[in-house]
Amino acid sequence: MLTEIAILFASVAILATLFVKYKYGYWKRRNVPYLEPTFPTGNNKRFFPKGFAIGQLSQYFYDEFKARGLKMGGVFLGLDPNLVLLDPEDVRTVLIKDFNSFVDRGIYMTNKVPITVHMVSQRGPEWRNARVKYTSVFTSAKMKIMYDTMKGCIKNMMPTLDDSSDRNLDVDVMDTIARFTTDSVGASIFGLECNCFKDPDAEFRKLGRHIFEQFSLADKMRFFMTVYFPKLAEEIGISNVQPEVTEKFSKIIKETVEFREKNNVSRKDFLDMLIQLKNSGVQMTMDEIIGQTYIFFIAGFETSATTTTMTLFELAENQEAQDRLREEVMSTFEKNNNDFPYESIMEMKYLGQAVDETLRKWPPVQTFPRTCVQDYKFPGKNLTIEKGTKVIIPVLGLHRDPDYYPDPEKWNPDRFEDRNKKLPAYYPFGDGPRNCIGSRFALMQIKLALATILMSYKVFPSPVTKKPLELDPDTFVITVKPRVHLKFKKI
Ligand code: HEM
Repeated sequence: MLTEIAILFASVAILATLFVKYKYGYWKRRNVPYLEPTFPTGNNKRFFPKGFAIGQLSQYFYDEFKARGLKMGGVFLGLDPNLVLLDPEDVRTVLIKDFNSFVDRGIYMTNKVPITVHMVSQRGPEWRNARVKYTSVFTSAKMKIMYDTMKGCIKNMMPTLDDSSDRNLDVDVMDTIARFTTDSVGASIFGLECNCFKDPDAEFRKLGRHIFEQFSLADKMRFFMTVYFPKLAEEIGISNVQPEVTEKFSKIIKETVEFREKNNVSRKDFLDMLIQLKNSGVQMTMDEIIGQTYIFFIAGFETSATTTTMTLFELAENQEAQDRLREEVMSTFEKNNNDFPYESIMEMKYLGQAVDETLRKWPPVQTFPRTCVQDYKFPGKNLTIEKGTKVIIPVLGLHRDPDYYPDPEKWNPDRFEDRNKKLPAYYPFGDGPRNCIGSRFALMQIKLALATILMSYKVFPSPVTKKPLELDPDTFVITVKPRVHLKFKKI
């Protein structure tokens, strides 16, 4: 009996080894240069990272293949083959020209847990339907409606900065700006007063921090399952959103929608537009509203807060650029009768250049994927990848490649002087039909924050910030560790 059990175990072990060997032979069989994987994580050496650390990982892939003079290379995440693209021409082919073969991202979702189903994770026809439906709430006209709400929120930030200036304190910039963007997203999207300045532990701020910073061991295990065994996780209905976050967020949205419908309340916000769409006969369930508003919340505050923080950091390091930008901001303010109407914020040229350059050097989304939805042959190459294979766009690697951006570590807004010139490798908001739907909202929020701050304060480096800045490997949205601190001096 013991011999039989031993034989059974040995056979299973041999079969499993052969299976893994076969899986890890994917790129070799296609003659694609690749990085040697190890079971079970493939080329990802980190087992239980907070945010999968995919940004830094993709930078490592980029550097490895670039050093070998390659334009693409194969890697494995878990057992799955991923193709890393280094050539902007190939990136264009995947994102735009042959988009129909790469409609999906391949990001985890399961219909068993509605909060995981949203525009970022949806696939094929479901994604197309959602994109068409929600495009109408992201137009410039709709942004203008939300702009006034946003302006109200930025005022709440000023007493905190005044106080830091008066007491010569070092400001934790990311925390301060994230409180503004949480207020702004909370008010513009859900019509909720989050009050993050009056109460630093306001419910929405706590929720925001929880999403990006707090993971129990059970959360990490679930996350691991959804990344490395997504099919099994989908089948069982495992969520990659922390249960407390799911519960709190769903409750807030459900109660707000029900209250508005019952009391016929109409507000100038995003949720109102969704309710109007629903009432005009567009099919929309409560689960759908929860999933989509959840992604707008998490995509909306952290990315904008990082971009604003890193622009302020660079301006503190580059006082000449700061003075130049302040001149533009002040003259725009005066020209508009001491106000910043929506158009004036969006049209300031040097402000646009400064934000574009920050998005190059510090792209909040350091990498994003596409999944091939049908077998695909790369034009002009002897390479066919199968349905289900993932393609990685290594944004950070491309944005910091000296071949495209000489002296890439230097923050230089003059790179974007010619506003009509399309840069060869620039993807802060992705590209093609599946690019970022919220880019207008984000730019409005970031530029309003910067213009308002620069009107009232000079920003200086603080000795608390350790230089050179180091990227935090444990976050999904680009973050530096330790966090950026600056000094704000009232003008
Ligand atoms: C600086 C701020 C932001 C950055 C850098 C950013 C970046 C990105 C990137 C790189 C993608 C993937 C694009 C692709 O795959 O081609 C994306 C997708 C997306 N973003 Fe943003 N984003 C920002 C702000 C926002 C905001 C404010 C919202 C909503 C309020 C938002 C909602 C979304 C959604 C829903 C998608 C998925 C679109 C689709 O699949 O159709 N983002 N974003």
